[in-house]
Amino acid sequence: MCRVLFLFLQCSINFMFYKGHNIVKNQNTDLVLLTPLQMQIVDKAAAKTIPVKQLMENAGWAVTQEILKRYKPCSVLILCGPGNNGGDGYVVARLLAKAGWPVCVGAIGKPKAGSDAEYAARQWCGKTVENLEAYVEKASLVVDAIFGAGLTSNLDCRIADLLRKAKRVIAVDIPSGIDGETGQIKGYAPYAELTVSFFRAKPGHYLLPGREHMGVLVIKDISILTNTIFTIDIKYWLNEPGLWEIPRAEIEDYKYRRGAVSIIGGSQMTGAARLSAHAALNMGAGLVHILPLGNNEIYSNFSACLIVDNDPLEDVIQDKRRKVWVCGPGLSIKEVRRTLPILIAAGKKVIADAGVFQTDQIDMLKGTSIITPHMGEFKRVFGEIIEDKVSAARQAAVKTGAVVVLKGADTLIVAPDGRVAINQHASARLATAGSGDTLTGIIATLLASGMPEWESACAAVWMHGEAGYLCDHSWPNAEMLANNLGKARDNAKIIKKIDN
Ligand SMILES: NC(=O)C1=CN([C@@H]2O[C@H](COP(=O)(O)OP(=O)(O)OC[C@H]3O[C@@H](n4cnc5c(N)ncnc54)[C@H](O)[C@@H]3O)[C@@H](O)[C@H]2O)[C@@H](O)CC1
Ligand SMILES: Nc1ncnc2c1ncn2[C@@H]1O[C@H](COP(=O)(O)OP(=O)(O)O)[C@@H](O)[C@H]1O
Ligand SMILES: [K+]
Repeated sequence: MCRVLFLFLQCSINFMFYKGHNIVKNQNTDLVLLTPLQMQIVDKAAAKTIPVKQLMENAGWAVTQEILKRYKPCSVLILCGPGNNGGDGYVVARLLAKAGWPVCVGAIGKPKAGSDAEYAARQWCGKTVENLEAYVEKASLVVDAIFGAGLTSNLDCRIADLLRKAKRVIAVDIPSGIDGETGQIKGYAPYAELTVSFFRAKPGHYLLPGREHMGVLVIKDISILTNTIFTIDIKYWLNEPGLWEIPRAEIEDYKYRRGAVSIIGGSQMTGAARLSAHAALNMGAGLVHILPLGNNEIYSNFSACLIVDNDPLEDVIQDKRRKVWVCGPGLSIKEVRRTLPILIAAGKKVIADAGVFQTDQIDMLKGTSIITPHMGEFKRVFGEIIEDKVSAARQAAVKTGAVVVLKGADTLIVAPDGRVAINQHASARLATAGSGDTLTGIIATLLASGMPEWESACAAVWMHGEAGYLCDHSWPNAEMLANNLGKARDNAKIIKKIDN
């Protein structure tokens, strides 16, 4: 009990330290991700001030610098496609050869006559080889400049077979075969050990399975002006601090202003609601209530900091100060049906999780604020994914009117207006029972503190990931337990990292 109180006080103190306002900084352009189509628009806009030949030279130079930084001179085969990605490849070939490296080029397709890529190809005076299979096997490094943003269909089998033979691959812009918007593999894609892209990353760099193919991802400035972004309707961001800002404790705060979190406690599976409550307490929520649907004793004995409701839900919801409710962790479908409609009808901000995803009744979720399914739960409710998971999550957000947190190693946070944040800040050790309940408690606390829905969900997913990393650090050899996620949360450290 003392420890919990200590943690509670520690959290409060941490919150007291950091003043400021809840300003959403979606305009942080560093975190913007551009779809291949948007990148084309940016390229066109940039070409008005800098010739494409120069952009290509900058791109090739950027890739060359990253190679020189990381590798000792060795035999390199540069595979150049017919488009501008290939054009970048010819520049890399010329610059690496100039640096004294043994380089040869393998041309896959011919650049269009008069194109910028053709110009770059003509500048290449070194060796161009024909028997690509043999050269790919021999080369110490293969630079994949076959297709970048312009890949339109599945990779040709011959190209796939060639890339399969490469020992070590460096990708220009993105490994050939990965869809820059969805991260899906079109036929085949190599596993690069280094990927150098330009100006801004694309969603496909961070979405799985594409992310696994990037190796080290480096985004280089090639002199495209930042303001070219402002003409575009941005829909994708990388989920990192700067996309959102968490509200800090103000001198005039009191517990309800800090935010009250209320949780429906199941009668049978009581651990889930307790984990959500534990996370909310450790996050520094102003108040945390559990409304038990039975088994009151187990909740009452849980923590001195937790308030257990004795009155029925119909009475408790009259309290206007208790705006944010968690419904789902540890609940049976019967318990969900008994409580969720009441909360929605009362106009509460509901975070719906776990137990609410036991049926395919989408209508039941309409009116909730945030839903947090993992992929299995998502499919149960919304059906199989036909196109890609971002499109599916967007449709689900529109259908329900809720922010969709599609959990996984690349958690998506999708708003009904189409905004998508992609989270890569998470340790695989988060994959443990109860970890999702912990996330729900964190989201609830941020929502209750006044952050908007999408921003609360984004910040919570990132902080949950950070807690996972802290667990990795604190208990590197131990099994990960969800309640350790609460214990490992060191708000001071996390907030310091957010501020940096
Ligand atoms: N446009 C610009 O200003 C800049 C573009 N850059 C580079 O340009 C790349 C994009 O260039 P592009 O738009 O020319 O696209 P790509 O170079 O990726 O490829 C487009 C070409 O490949 C063909 N193609 C597409 N899919 C194919 C498939 N499955 N099988 C066979 N052929 C296929 C297309 O018909 C087209 O000829 C970026 O990835 C980046 O590397 C950089 O040079 C920086 C500046
Ligand atoms: N491989 C992984 N890498 C990073 N995070 C993961 C991975 N697998 C699961 N997670 C995260 O762990 C949490 C698991 O949630 P969930 O499956 O709902 O667990 P539970 O229902 O047991 O609480 C989610 O936040 C998810 O994003
Ligand atoms: K490529």
